[in-house]
Parts: sequence; C-alpha cells; structure tokens
Amino acid sequence: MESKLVFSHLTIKPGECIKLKGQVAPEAKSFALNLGRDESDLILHFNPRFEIHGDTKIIVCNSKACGVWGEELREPVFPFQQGEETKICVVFNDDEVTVKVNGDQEIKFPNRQGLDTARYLAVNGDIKIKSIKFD
Ligand SMILES: CCCO[C@@H]1O[C@H](CO)[C@@H](O[C@@H]2O[C@H](CO)[C@H](O)[C@H](OCc3cn(Cc4ccccc4)nn3)[C@H]2O)[C@H](O)[C@H]1NC(C)=O
Repeated sequence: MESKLVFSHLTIKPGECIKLKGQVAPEAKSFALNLGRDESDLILHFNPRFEIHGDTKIIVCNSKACGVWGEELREPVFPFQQGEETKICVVFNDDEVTVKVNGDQEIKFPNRQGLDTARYLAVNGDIKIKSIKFD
C-alpha cells in the first residue's frame, strides 16, 4: 500500500515536535504514522485501529529494526473518532517517543533504537492530513 504522505531527509532532533492536523475518514478502519531513520528502521509505528486485524478501537505501537517488527504494545486509550478532526503532536527523546492527541491524551513508547535524528516520516491509511508543522 503506497503511503499517503512521506517525508525523508528530515533532521528532526529530540525535543522537536511534529504537529499534524488531520481529518479521520468517516468510515476509517485504520491509519498509521511511521517515524524513524527510514521505512525499515522505525522508532515509532503508531497505528490507531478502528476495526482491522481483529482489533477494535485499539492503538497498536511498534518499532521496526532492519525491516523486522518488534514487540507490539497495545494502548487501550483511544482518543480518535471516525469523521472527526484530530491534532497529533509527536516528540521523542533518547528514552521514549511521546504522542499527544488533541492536546491531552498522551501515549508513550520506548525509543528502542535510541535514535537521535529522525529523517523519515510517513502517514498511511484513513486520514486526510490538513497540515503538518515541525516546531
Ligand atoms: C496473533 C498472530 C497474528 O498477529 C497479528 O499479526 C499481524 C501481522 O504481523 C499484525 O499486524 C501488523 O502489525 C504491525 C505492527 O506490529 C503493522 O501495523 C502491520 O501493518 C504494517 C503497515 C501497513 N501499512 C499501510 C497502512 C497502514 C494503515 C492503514 C492503511 C494502510 N503501513 N504499515 C500490521 O499488518 C497484528 O497486529 C497482529 N495481531 C496481534 C494481536 O498480535
């Protein structure tokens, strides 16, 4: 499946925030944000699942190293609504990646590779990105 939006050759450093505003599709099944060195080395695969892979309203987070998925972490907090606008801020440090949704709900995921510069960001699935800002 081709990505909706791909940025490469970025130089995102720890503490810098990626601010995305998007519209979740009315019949959304799933979308994904992928952040890392490149497509095969991700410090964060952030995958809200409305109804897919047997999951219902669960956020699946994972990492990928040399093209191999790590162990999934599944987040029961699900601050997304089909058809609604959502604001997502992603920031990382040496230890973890933090995703803040709509200014309140926070989901944390370990920075398993200890990446210190993110060069790759991709968005896939049932979300229309309205704006993206690197702060
Ligand atoms: C119980 C034995 C089978 O386990 C299942 O194995 C599936 C295949 O590995 C797991 O699904 C995969 O989980 C990965 C994270 O651990 C990724 O989410 C895999 O999707 C990769 C992907 C697809 N896309 C395109 C995309 C993304 C979102 C919407 C539309 C297109 N971008 N990255 C997704 O296919 C799925 O999460 C896993 N379920 C469990 C409960 O472990």
